[in-house]
Amino acid sequence: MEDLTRTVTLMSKSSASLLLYSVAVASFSYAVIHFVRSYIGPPMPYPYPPGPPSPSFILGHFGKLPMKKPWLAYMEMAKTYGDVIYFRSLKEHIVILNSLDAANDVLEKQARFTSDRPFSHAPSDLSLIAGYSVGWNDVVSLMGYSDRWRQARRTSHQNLRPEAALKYRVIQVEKVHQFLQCLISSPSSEEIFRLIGALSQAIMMSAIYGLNLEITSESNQDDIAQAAKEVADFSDRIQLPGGNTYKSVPFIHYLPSIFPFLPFSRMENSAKTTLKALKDGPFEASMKAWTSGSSSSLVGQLVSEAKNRYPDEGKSEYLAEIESIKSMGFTALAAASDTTVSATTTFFIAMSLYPQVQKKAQAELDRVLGFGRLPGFGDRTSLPYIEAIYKEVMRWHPAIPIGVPHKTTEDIFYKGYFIPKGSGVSANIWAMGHNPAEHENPDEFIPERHLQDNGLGEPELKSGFGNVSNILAYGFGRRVCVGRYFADATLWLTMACVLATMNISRDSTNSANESVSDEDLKKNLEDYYTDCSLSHLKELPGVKVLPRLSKEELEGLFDQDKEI
Ligand code: HEM
Repeated sequence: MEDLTRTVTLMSKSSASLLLYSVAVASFSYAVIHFVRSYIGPPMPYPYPPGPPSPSFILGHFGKLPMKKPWLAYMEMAKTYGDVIYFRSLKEHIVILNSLDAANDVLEKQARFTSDRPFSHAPSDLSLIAGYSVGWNDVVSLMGYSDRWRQARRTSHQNLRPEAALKYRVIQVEKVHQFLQCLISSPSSEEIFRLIGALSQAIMMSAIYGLNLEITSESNQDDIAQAAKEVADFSDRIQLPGGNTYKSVPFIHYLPSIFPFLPFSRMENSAKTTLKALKDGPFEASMKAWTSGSSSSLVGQLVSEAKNRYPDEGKSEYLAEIESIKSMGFTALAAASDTTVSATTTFFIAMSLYPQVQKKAQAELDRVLGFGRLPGFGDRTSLPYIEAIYKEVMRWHPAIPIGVPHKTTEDIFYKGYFIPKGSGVSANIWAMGHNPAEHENPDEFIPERHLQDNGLGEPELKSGFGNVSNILAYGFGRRVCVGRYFADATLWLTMACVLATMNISRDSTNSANESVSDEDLKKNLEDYYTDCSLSHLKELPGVKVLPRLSKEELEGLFDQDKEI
């Protein structure tokens, strides 16, 4: 009897183990099948677009995608794979659009499904629960395609659209004139570089926050200006195709709280502090100045309108509106900072390398305005060559050559290829502007390419004055740059005023590091630009400015009525 009991006990023990074992095997097999299926995905109706073969089944192209000036590598790859290229990085699908046709088809015509951003919001939400959020979701340009983005975009659009942008012209004129005054003393190339940065910051701080920053060639020590630059630098790293894939690693967002000493954690923690400083600092300073009546500002005006609409300030609608005003303000500051600097420094280097272009522009200004008058916005439509220079700057070296990535919210198709829901889609703006089939000698700075004969032997623009919609550098679809009218006015005015008053040239023996001839600089110009998403010159090698008029004549110009 005892034996029988032992046998039954043994049997039930072994069947329990067997059961456990079977459950374990089944769970493991399920996990493996699920994992493999998540890589393979459901059966596809059409193939993915062509692309280089994946180096690894698990990783795909993770760690193998070009991260330095990738627009050049993707343009080269287009010769083999065509204008739409596909990659997989871990489980992230990545699509690069190398032609304008593809960008129009995917990002404009199918904008309903291609207006999200691939900046992993789910992990951010998880980290919110864990009490840790960097705050990237407060940046309008990085927000997902959500109601929150719609509200922030509406606030930005209402205050930066063409009619609204007119009110900033007074500030743009005032600051550009201050910038010219700083150029009178023929600053060094390093000083010119810093003055350009200061001009961009001063215009935005005044326009959005009503705060006055001095334009000076000293390194900018202002906390807010520094924070704006740091935010632009941080987001720079995650905006390249595949640059954000690491965020899809499960639980990576917990790392900063658990292991604060890791380099990744330090970067995230630093970004968190900087974003908070940038979001709250200028807002609070602006509100203080507004309340004391010492300055008028867009932010102050919007907050007081919100207060009138929602007298009960604790209401969630009121709080949501204040948040979207804050997001608009600090995103504009960060988004404008390096982009405007990139375009303005590109203009300076172009004028120093192409003196014949500069002469032609000055001849147009002198003919239309008369020598010694400063151009104002009212003169814009009489100056086609200046407009062509502005357009050529934006084509020759777009500030964000590989655009800001979009993300698909549904499966979409392009010319028989399948682009699955959740894909990151980047527009190679560089490749579009440097396609030799459309732009002869694309690496040369030739404003004439934007002009045609009007039938009377005079030049006219192919695409109208101030027409930002065909400037590819501002991006595509529903996420197109919301500050483009503002940027357009600042850039045009800066270029026109500098050309009217200064001669830009190069001292090839006097560059910061070594002497470099104009020819060598032209050949290797790309080496002087930063590699990341937001690409700008690192210096203005040997660039100098000399006033075209005497100091007294120039001083007299600034006393003229400031035509807006
Ligand atoms: C040279 C000047 C500038 C260039 C080249 C530029 C370029 C761009 C590009 C390429 C995008 C992404 C578009 C896309 O996703 O397809 C963008 C987005 C954005 N830009 Fe600009 N930008 C410039 C100046 C400005 C200025 C001055 C402001 C603010 C006043 C601004 C505010 C924004 C904002 C808020 C977004 C995000 C839009 C969204 O995601 O809905 N930008 N810009």
